[in-house]
Amino acid sequence: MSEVIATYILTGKSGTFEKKAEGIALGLTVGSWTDLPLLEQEQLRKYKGMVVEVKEKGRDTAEVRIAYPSGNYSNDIPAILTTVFGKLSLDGRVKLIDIEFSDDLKKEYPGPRFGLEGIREKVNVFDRPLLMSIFKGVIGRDLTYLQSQLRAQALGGVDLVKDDEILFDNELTPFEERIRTGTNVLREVFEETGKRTLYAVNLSGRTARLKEKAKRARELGADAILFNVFTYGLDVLQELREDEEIGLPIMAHPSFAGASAASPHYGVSYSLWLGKFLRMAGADLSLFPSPYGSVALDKEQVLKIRDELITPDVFNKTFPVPSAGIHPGLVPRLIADFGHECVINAGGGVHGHPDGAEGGGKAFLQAIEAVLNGTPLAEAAAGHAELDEALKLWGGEAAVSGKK
Ligand SMILES: CSCCC(=O)C(=O)COP(=O)(O)O
Ligand SMILES: [Mg+2]
Repeated sequence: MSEVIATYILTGKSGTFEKKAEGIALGLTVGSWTDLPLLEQEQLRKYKGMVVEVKEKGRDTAEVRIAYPSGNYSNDIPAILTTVFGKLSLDGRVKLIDIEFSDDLKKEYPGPRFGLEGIREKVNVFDRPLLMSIFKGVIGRDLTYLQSQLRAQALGGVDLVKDDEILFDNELTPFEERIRTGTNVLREVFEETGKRTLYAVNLSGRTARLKEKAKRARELGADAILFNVFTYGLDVLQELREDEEIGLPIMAHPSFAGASAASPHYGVSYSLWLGKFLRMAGADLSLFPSPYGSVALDKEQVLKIRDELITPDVFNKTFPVPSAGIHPGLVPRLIADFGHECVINAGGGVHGHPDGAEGGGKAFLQAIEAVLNGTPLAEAAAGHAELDEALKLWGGEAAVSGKK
């Protein structure tokens, strides 16, 4: 069958969910809130939504699955979201937690151009989680400052550096100049150390100009783009991914996703937003709060996001990037949850190091090495001054995951 199956969590009285589910299946397809006497049998058979399952969970909740035939919508994310959760999202306590696509529909989505493996090739690192840092405190500073901050991060050995998502086009550090400056600094560091670091520039501004700006970024030698997907929309991400003249890795930032995903009763699940849809629409990397840092998500939700990003599928894998409030002392927990398949991402945890961003990057790499060798961080710190200082400042814990 060519269809999508949407899974919802409904809240209400036990015993009422079947009727409610039928109402949704009819109301979001061929019906309305009242009987339509002129509905034809043929119309009902071909286009009506079908209740697949109603599973009561506890006293006042049910998980409901409804199939929507593909003849009802064009195969794009806006049409599918409008069908399965358009009007319904405004209608009381109901949360959309998943959408399953039949294979014929799924294959029309691009998935990541480079994916986890392609990003590894670009930085030439295959045997450990990658490390990313974030420009911090650059609003109100000029290109010289940006340049020195980037150099320090690269000398610290990080694999990727990204703009903060709140750094937009501005007079002091304009988009094109950031790319030119970043490319030069990273080439210099590569020539000095042999270490290749990539820089993801924040692609921002009005939607109509994004493609032109992204193409210009490529012409100027940009390594990757950072994109605030949820303030623009998933279809805009897909447009950027599918444009062959852009052809750059895309790093999806989760800003604004909480507005529609944080409630347990309303909106959309984090795993659908930051996992399944980002991967289908073509993000090479997906950032999301880890269960441990300053902005934390439930561990169960984080693991569902991870699974959507990396479980084998028709698409390339999207690199999971657990983020927010990350410091070297949290590396054992991140590796226990993600193994090698993540990018450890830190802003404050790199720049706040007593030896600056260079020391911060080194401390993280020392922590990663220790965990992969099965060495407790406290023990590793005895031989690594940067890690020692980081643990004294932010705390840490024993390596828990052992060798991978
Ligand atoms: C909410 S995940 C996004 C991570 C991010 O953009 C960020 O700025 C995190 O910075 P931090 O200093 O908390 O590492
Ligand atoms: Mg940020």
